[in-house]
Amino acid sequence: MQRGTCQVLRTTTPGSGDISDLLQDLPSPLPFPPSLFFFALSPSLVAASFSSPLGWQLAGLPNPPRSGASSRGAPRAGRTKGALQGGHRGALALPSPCCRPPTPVPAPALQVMLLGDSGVGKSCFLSRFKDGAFLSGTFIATVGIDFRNKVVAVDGVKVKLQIWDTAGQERFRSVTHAYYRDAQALLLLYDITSKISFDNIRAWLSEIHEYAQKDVVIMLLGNKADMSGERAVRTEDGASLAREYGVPFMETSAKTGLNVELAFLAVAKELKQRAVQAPGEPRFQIHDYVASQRSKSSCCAFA
Ligand SMILES: Nc1nc2c(ncn2[C@@H]2O[C@H](COP(=O)(O)OP(=O)(O)OP(=O)(O)O)[C@@H](O)[C@H]2O)c(=O)[nH]1
Repeated sequence: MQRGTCQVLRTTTPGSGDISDLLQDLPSPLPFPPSLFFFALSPSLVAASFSSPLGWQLAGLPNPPRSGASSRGAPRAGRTKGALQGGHRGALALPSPCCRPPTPVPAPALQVMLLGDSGVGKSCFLSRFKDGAFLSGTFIATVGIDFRNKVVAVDGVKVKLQIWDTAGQERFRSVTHAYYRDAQALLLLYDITSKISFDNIRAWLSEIHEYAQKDVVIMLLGNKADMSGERAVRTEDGASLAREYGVPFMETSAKTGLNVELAFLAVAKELKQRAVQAPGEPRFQIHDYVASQRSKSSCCAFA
C-alpha cells in the first residue's frame, strides 16, 4: 500500500459540521455573556441549520444522504485539513437581520463523483484538476468519502462543480452507495497497468445502474496512461467496453495531466447543456466532444 500519495484531503464524512465550528467563528472574548448567545441562537435554529439541506448548504457542506444508507458506522475522522482547505469553515453566517443586503442565491453545484478500485488514482486525478499538481509520496487510501469544489467556465458561464472522491476499498461501499443518487456525473476510473481494476469496471457499472440516477452522465477513464511500459489493458479494450455501455472513454494521466481537465469539462458541458436545452434543440454530443478534444499520446492513441 506504500505507493505514493494524493492525499491532499483524505477522510471525513459530511456529518462533521457541528456547533463547535460555529462557535469558533465568533469573536473571542464574546462581547456578551455566553448564556445570552445561546439564548439568541435558539436551539431550534441550530437544529434547523444542521437538519435541513439548506443548513448544510449554508455551512458550505454538501447535503447529507437523503435516506436509506447512512454514513453511520463509517469511520469518522473528524474535520480534516481537506475540509478546511476547501474554505468551508466559517461559511455559516449568523443571522444579522439589520445590516446585510440579501445575497443572491448561487446556482447549485453540479455533483460529480469519482469511482473505481482502490489505487486507480482517483484522489490524484482530483488533485491534478483542483490544484494542478501530482503529489508523490506514501499512498494512503481514502477513508469513506471526501469532496472538493471547483468553478469552471463552460461556454463563458461559470459552473461550480462539487467533486466527490470516494474510497475504492470494498469496505466503504455501503457509505459511498448513499451518495450515488445525488451525483449528476460519474467518472469511472481504472488503472491501465491493472487488469483487475479494468475487469472490475463491469461490477462498478452494475452498482451505478443499481444506485445512481437513471440519467447520470458516465465517463470511463483509463488512468495512468503515462505508465505505458507497464500497460496491462489495451486502449482498444477500454474503448470497446465503453462502446458496449454507450459511455465516452479516454485514457488519462493524473501524473502528466493528460485529459484530466477535459474529463471534467466534458461532463460540466453536458450537464449545463441539459439544463438550458430547449425542447427540440439538438442535444450536445459528449462522445463527439470528447473525441474531438482529447489529447492523444503515443501510448494511447485510438480511433
Ligand atoms: N504514474 C502514475 N501514478 C499515478 C497516477 N494516478 C495515481 N497514481 C499513483 O497511484 C497511487 C494511488 O493513487 P490514489 O489517487 O491515492 O488512488 P485512489 O484511487 O484515490 O485510491 P483509494 O483512495 O484507495 O480509492 C498513488 O501511488 C499515486 O501516486 C497516474 O496518473 N500516473
